[in-house]
Formats: sequence, structure tokens, C-alpha cells
Amino acid sequence: MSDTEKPKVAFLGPEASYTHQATLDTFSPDTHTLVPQTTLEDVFAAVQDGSVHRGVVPFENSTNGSVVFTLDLFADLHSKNNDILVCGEVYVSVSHCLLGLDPSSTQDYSKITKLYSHPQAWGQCKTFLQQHLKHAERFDVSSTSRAAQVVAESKDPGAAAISSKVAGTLFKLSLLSEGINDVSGNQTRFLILRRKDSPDVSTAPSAPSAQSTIGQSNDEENYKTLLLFTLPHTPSNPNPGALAQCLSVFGRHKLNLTSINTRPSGVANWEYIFFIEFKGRKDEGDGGAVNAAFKELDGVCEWYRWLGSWENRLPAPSTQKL
Ligand SMILES: O=C(O)C(=O)C[C@]1(C(=O)O)C=C[C@@H](O)C=C1
Repeated sequence: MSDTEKPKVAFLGPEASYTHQATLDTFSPDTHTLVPQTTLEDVFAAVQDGSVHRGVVPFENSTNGSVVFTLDLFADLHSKNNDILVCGEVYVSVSHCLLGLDPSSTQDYSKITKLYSHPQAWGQCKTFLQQHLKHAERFDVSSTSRAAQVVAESKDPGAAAISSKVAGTLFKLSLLSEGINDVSGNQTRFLILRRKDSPDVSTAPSAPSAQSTIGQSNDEENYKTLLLFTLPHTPSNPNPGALAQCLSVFGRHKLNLTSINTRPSGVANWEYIFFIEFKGRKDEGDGGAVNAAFKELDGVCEWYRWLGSWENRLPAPSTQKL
């Protein structure tokens, strides 16, 4: 297959980001052209405008929680990403390193005065940063690999990045410390995005489920669904119980909620967009518990949007112990 024929996959770059790792775990470069993007907005935009076949974005970290930048792109307050759906997920182990230009900083962190990383990474390395690098000024950049690139380009021996070991090799930085994350089993979950008119092989009923949860064969266990909704109330026109009513719909249809997130509505202060994730998937036709729940939800929420259903890739619980 020539490079021009290969389907393109956009990811948060530059190369050697954890998002790149998640992309490589899912899409072979032999059959796909992997296209690094500068920001998460760029990944969403490339999927939305159809210039790529798929996009990969971080969604949730096991230590530091939800990636709010991604949630906000799904919340889509300016209606830029109307056609985007989630069609898969990937879990990647995240072991952060401290990378710099001056190998002698391995023994003496006091020489490091500037630290670069993605904001998510600070929250995953709190103990190490508090213990050794309280004095250093922190600079947010668009990804952990961008942090390594910035330090390499700065030629400043006082600059260091929190990034992956692979990024250290790519940008020729010294490994000042390894495994600096607070929790040794630190993982990030990434979502795979498609345009709604791009065929979804992963949720087709006949699709092979290589990593399906062992011993469970029903859709409720093997698939996940993400949706967002808003409530029919405002601070000036309260509607007590509205959120409880919306959530109870899922219980009535025996759909197991796995996460709930909120983000500001962007319409008024102290109003929210709710994100719900649950086990199960939306059927193509009209049937199924998920479709029935959506119909009922429509009657109690202000509005809702289905953001996709995909195969559950969470490894079996025994391998999840920290
Ligand atoms: O992919 C990267 O390297 C990123 O910088 C993004 C991101 C994230 O937003 O969660 C990805 C994984 C790590 O948890 C830290 C940062």
C-alpha cells in the first residue's frame, strides 16, 4: 500500500507522546499514516473535517482523573465537532521520567529551575515534585513529548521535562530520573474518534473481539457507551430531582454506569454538562436497552447527545491491582 493510499490517523504529537504510544498500539504504521497534531483541538478538527480516518486522544488517567481538555472538546460549546463519535479505547501504562540536558542534575535537582510538561502530568507526579522540585517554575505545554522537544531546543541546562523514556531517546536528553509518578500502576485511557459517516468496524455485531472480557459474552459487559446531557433547570428555575430522574433511567434499564463527569455548560454560571459512561451499546436499529434508555432520557433531560459505543478494552480486574 502506498503512503497516499493508507488511511490517516491523527494523534496528539509530536512523536513519543503517550498518545503516540496509544496510536501505535492500535494502528500499524504499515497500514496507516500516523499524523502528529499540535493540540487536541487539531485532532478533533482533523476527524471532523474528514482529513483523517481516525483520531486518538487521552481521556482519563488512573491517578489524576479526567482529561478536562478532551471533555470540553466533546462538550463542543461552539458546535465545531458535531459529527465526532468514539469508536474505541486503549489503555497505556504511563511511567514518567525527568529528562534534561545536564546529566549531572541526576544527583542535584537544585540546578533545575524550569520544568515543562503537559498539565495532566503534574498531577501524576505530585510526591516527586513536592520532594525534589518545589523550587522549579512550571510551564504547561501541549503534550509530554512537546515538553521534551522544548527542553532539547532550549539548550538550557536548567530546563527539564516530565515525559516518556522514548521521548528522552528521540530528543537526545539525559534520563535524570525514572518512574517518578506517584502510583506505579499509572495508566491513561485513550479514546479513538471517527466521523459518524465513517464505518465503524469495532462495534459491528460480527466484529471479532480479541480482548473481550473473558467469560462475559453479553453486550452489556463487552461494550461501553458515552453520552452527554443537560438538565431542564437553571438557578432561577430550579427543578429538584432532575439529575436523579435522568440517572435513574439507566438503573431501570439495567445499564451499569461506570463514570460521571461534569463540565461548565458555557451558557450560565453554575450550570453543567453531564457526561455519563455505562456498559452496553447502542443498537443500529430501534431495539435494545440502550435505545430504550435514550428514549426515556429524552423525556426527562433538556437535551442529550450520544457520543459513541465501543468495545470495552479494560483488562481483567486481576491485572488492575496497583
Ligand atoms: O500524550 C501525551 O504525552 C500527553 O501529553 C497527554 C497526556 C494526557 O493528557 O493525559 C497523556 C498521558 C499522560 O497521562 C499525560 C499526558
